[in-house]
Amino acid sequence: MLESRSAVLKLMQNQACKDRCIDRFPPPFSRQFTPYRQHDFSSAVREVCSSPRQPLSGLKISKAIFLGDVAVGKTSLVNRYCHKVFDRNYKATIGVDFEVERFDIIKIPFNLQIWDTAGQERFKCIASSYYRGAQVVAVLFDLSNMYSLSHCAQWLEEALACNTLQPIIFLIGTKRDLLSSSAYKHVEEKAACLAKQLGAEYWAVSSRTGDGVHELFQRMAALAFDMSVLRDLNTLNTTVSIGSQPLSVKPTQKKENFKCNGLHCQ
Ligand SMILES: Nc1nc2c(ncn2[C@@H]2O[C@H](COP(=O)(O)OP(=O)(O)OP(=O)(O)O)[C@@H](O)[C@H]2O)c(=O)[nH]1
Ligand SMILES: [Mg+2]
Repeated sequence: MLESRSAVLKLMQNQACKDRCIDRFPPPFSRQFTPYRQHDFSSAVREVCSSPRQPLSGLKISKAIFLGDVAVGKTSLVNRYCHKVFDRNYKATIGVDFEVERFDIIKIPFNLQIWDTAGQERFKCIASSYYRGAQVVAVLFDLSNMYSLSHCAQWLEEALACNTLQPIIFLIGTKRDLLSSSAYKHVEEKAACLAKQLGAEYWAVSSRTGDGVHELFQRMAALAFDMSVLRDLNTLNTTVSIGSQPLSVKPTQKKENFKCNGLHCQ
């Protein structure tokens, strides 16, 4: 009895580790729809993280803020990932909710703070007071509601106005399960064009089915970790010595424009 319980516990621990351990750099939703073109962690990051005398101090933490119109599915997305649940009933977020997800990224502990903000206008001034210091800005819209897509630029502008350092930006279409393939393709064209204009990486997900959710958060954590370690290294010095080998720090997080697949932006 005890043996079978510990076997189940071990299985659960293995699964938890598999869910939150990242060794390979997670790919984007589509290579066409991202300004973040790197295929791996930056070489300086891999090097410093694999060194036994790595100079990074303390636990690495990044802040991610989730923004977007009322009822686009921000809370549902966070709950699907953090608690593996989905609730059909709508309960408005009042102000902000907060979650922390612990990862092990190339063997380094990393916490992603997830700030799930309220979309309702009357809570906006509470929510926007939490925008500062965001390393990741995730702007969400409902794939079945084009009106919510048209507000994304405004949400992003407000978040950027509160941050001096350039964050990693995601444009996330939710409720993918509500659209047929052909309806989805039509929305994707418009969303991908907007993502390009905003300098954001585009994703489509469903919190109901779980489609794309795990992959999105893995990607978010890996990009945030890479940027955060690079910034630490830059702060430490532009050149960090590890053993006898000097390590040059060249940030590769630079944003590039990406192709819009020949589509016209509107
Ligand atoms: N079918 C479907 N419904 C979804 C999905 N995600 C969210 N919903 C529904 O959309 C409604 C709103 O979801 P929430 O996650 O509460 O939206 P929100 O963006 O957090 O809303 P505010 O907190 O008011 O800003 C709820 O009824 C959810 O069940 C999805 O992927 N598919
Ligand atoms: Mg909410």
